[in-house]
Amino acid sequence: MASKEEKEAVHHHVLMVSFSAQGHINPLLKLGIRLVSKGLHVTLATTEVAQDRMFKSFAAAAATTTISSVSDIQLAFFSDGFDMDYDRKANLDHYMETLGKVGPINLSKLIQQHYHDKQKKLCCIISNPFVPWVADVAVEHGIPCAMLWIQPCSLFTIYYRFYNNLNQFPTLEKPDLTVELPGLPILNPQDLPSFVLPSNPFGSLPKLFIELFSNMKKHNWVLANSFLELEKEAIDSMSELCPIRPVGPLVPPSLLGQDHENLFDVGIQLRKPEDSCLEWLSNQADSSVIYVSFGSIIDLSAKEMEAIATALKNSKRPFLWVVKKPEFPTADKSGEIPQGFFEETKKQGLIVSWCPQTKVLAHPAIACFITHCGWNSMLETISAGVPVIAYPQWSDQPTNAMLVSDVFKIGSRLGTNEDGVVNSEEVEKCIEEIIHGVKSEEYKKNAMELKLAAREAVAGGGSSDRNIQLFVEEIIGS
Ligand SMILES: O=c1ccn([C@@H]2O[C@H](COP(=O)(O)OP(=O)(O)O[C@H]3O[C@H](CO)[C@@H](O)[C@H](O)[C@H]3O)[C@@H](O)[C@H]2O)c(=O)[nH]1
Repeated sequence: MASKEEKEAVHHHVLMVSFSAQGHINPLLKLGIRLVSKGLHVTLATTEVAQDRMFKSFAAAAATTTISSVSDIQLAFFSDGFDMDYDRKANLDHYMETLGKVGPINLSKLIQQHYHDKQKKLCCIISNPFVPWVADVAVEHGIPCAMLWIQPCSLFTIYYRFYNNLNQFPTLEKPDLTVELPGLPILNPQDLPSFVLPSNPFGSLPKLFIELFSNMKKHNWVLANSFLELEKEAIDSMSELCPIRPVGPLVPPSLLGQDHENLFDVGIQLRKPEDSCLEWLSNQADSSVIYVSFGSIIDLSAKEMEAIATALKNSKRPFLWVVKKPEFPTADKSGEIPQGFFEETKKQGLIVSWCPQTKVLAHPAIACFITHCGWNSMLETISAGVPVIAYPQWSDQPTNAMLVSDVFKIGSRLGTNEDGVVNSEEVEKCIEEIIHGVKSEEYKKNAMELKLAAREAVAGGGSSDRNIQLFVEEIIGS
């Protein structure tokens, strides 16, 4: 039965604003559904390119969900200033710069259009870290602003200290400097997010974070997609500097054993999943399949694809490998399956262009997950209790891989050459180790313990549920 506070919250509206990437929209939607369950009205706004991709994947999937809402969450879209066929990934710097100029104007118009009458007053805008200008729009409209940090809290502590010059980090003169921060193990340069390294080639994203961390005071709340029991020391280390409240893991309720609690799954697919892989998994033995996926953004180089392919073939174990169809094909064959591999292994494994990942990870046939360590994938594998082989590429992923092997202890990290590239022998060795090696049982035991801890965090009265309840009470009262 709804509590007094929940009934009073019925007419409170929250607007969530996301960058148009799969790994960004997903956690906001999951938070949205938890806010709806506490009586709030929620709208998610993102850019029109996401709407275009959704239309394509909905049309193909003949989904029953309408495009103007997903379950009880309303959707709204604004222009990022570019045509649909503009290659945003290849022109990231120009794209992010333009979005930073056009986004605030168009979001502001959207707020005026949707929330002009007093009945529909916004009590909070929730942004994510990749749209830092949302806080300015919130201030301009006099609306309290929260941010949902969508990476580990450990990353928040690293960036906060880096962008506020609170600690020493590697420089061109001292590239091998190790970093000691409260709440974290000693970090070698290869454990740090690529954005803080002197070698970082991605201009626009660090610029975005500079803006974000200088704008931090404009956020009345910092929520995080994590849970206290997973990152307690890192979270506690921020309590004096900039408190961060974990409200996750923001993954499908079914993955957390919560489908009986009126918390339905809500998701937007920007690519069409091949659900038939679940049937294929059901024909495989329990804990036998190696699941391989590198998220929605990265394409591995031809050399890396070759190494993974050779190792999978030589392992002689069943595998499920997600190989995305490139949006804009490249001449260097990155992200492509090596020639002949599909034919050679069609009795051993399955290659799909996109899968229902959370259902795959929850399937009893899955033995381990070879992943780039995107934070959504990490939380999904933790919630499913599946051990990990980490092959991080950039951004937060190197730190997430360190968390996997050194803090959570649920798997290992692939060794690479100086250029960060793995070879097939290493992949093969790690597959054998995670399935049969000396540490295999320890990884499985730790993964199961974290799975249970994740369930407890989101259950009624658990650490994340309490933080959401407190947040709801505060925004209603603000
Ligand atoms: O076949 C697939 C593959 C992936 N997914 C889903 O796609 C999302 C992928 O998210 P994530 O694992 O976080 O990877 P990226 O898409 O690469 O995420 C970007 O955003 C994350 C959050 O900021 C960062 O942690 C990553 O480094 C960054 O690359 C997850 O929810 C997966 O379940 C599917 O549904 N089907």
